[in-house]
Amino acid sequence: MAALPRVNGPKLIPFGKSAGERCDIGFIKQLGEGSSGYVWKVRIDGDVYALKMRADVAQFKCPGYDPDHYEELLDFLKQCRDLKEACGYTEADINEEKSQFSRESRAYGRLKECNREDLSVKCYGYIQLDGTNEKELAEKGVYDWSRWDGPKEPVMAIVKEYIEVPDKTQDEVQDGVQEEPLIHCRSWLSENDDEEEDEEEDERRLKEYRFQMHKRSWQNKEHLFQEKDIPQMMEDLHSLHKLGIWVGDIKPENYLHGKIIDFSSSLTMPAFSMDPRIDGPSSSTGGTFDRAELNHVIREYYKYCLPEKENKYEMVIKPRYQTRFPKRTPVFHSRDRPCLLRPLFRWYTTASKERQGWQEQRFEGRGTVGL
Ligand SMILES: Nc1ncnc2c1ncn2[C@@H]1O[C@H](COP(=O)(O)OP(=O)(O)OP(=O)(O)O)[C@@H](O)[C@H]1O
Repeated sequence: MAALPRVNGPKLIPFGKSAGERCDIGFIKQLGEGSSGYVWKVRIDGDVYALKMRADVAQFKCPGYDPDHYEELLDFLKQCRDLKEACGYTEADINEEKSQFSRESRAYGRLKECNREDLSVKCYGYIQLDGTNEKELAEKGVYDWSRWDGPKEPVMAIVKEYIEVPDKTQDEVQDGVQEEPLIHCRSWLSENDDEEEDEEEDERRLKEYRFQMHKRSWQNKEHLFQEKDIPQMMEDLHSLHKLGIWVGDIKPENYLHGKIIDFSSSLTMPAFSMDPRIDGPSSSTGGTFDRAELNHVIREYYKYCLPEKENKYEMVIKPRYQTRFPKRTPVFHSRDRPCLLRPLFRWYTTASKERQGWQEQRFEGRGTVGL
């Protein structure tokens, strides 16, 4: 079996001594369930691992990007052979970026080729599940792989080092506070309702409720990271950026013992949608985005876990998100080809606006992030 993905750039090797041979996987228990995949504690050849599995379905989850715009751009690029040639991307390169499996594979591949596997939870390679594995999982209640209509995409699995996680926290870690049903909030409010219609009071109680919920959720996150891990987390993120890996989804649940466990929203250079010549989110913007997210995670940590302590790790985030128009001239910018520019610029400006809206929404009510 070949290293994947089969495009330019870093790749992940198949798992196992005799790579490609069928592995006997013993599924022990489910550790997590994400947007379109599952993480299980498994035993392979006597050793325990965490196995992250998902059908290799093309998806595009770049922060702030509307897939419709992306598809529009993609269609446009398909028609512009010279533009693709100028930027050096093939259609396969571009399509590969839509697969979360490929995104993870590329990030781990880069860490391995640069000998920096210390920057995340260790990854041992990939496995393609077969019918028997899928059948066994189905018997255990795992059968929804969010496959789209059309060809049956294979289930790809990434073998990672297993990190012990306290059992009781699993659900709470997965759900997070955001998913707390509104109904809880309503019943909490009505329990405390003295029947007087006082909007300000309701507002205050709602705020208090949210604070308590966040606090409760953070109390179950000790195994994700602790205060002593923060400087290393910041340094690791910086090193990842230097290696051309933009994580794209920094949140407490994507850390275990202070190490990143999830690269499925990442982009690893060379990446079409991070290429400044295409004028998607440039590499500096990707870095800004990650840093803003980590900043926010650290802030919340101090707010809810160590309210008596001062947060010494505030990063300065430069306001790159507000750059409305590319300062660099794209390589395909040519007065002779105005027809090429129009749809691209339309895409860029709309995406830019959406990015900003998304940004505001994401950080709403969470203090000034400096964006
Ligand atoms: N190496 C590991 N060791 C132990 N538990 C893990 C490991 N990796 C993941 N988990 C558990 O599985 C959960 C989900 O993992 P992960 O974030 O990688 O997948 P996901 O939520 O499906 O992510 P996405 O859909 O964004 O790819 C984690 O929150 C964690 O509790």
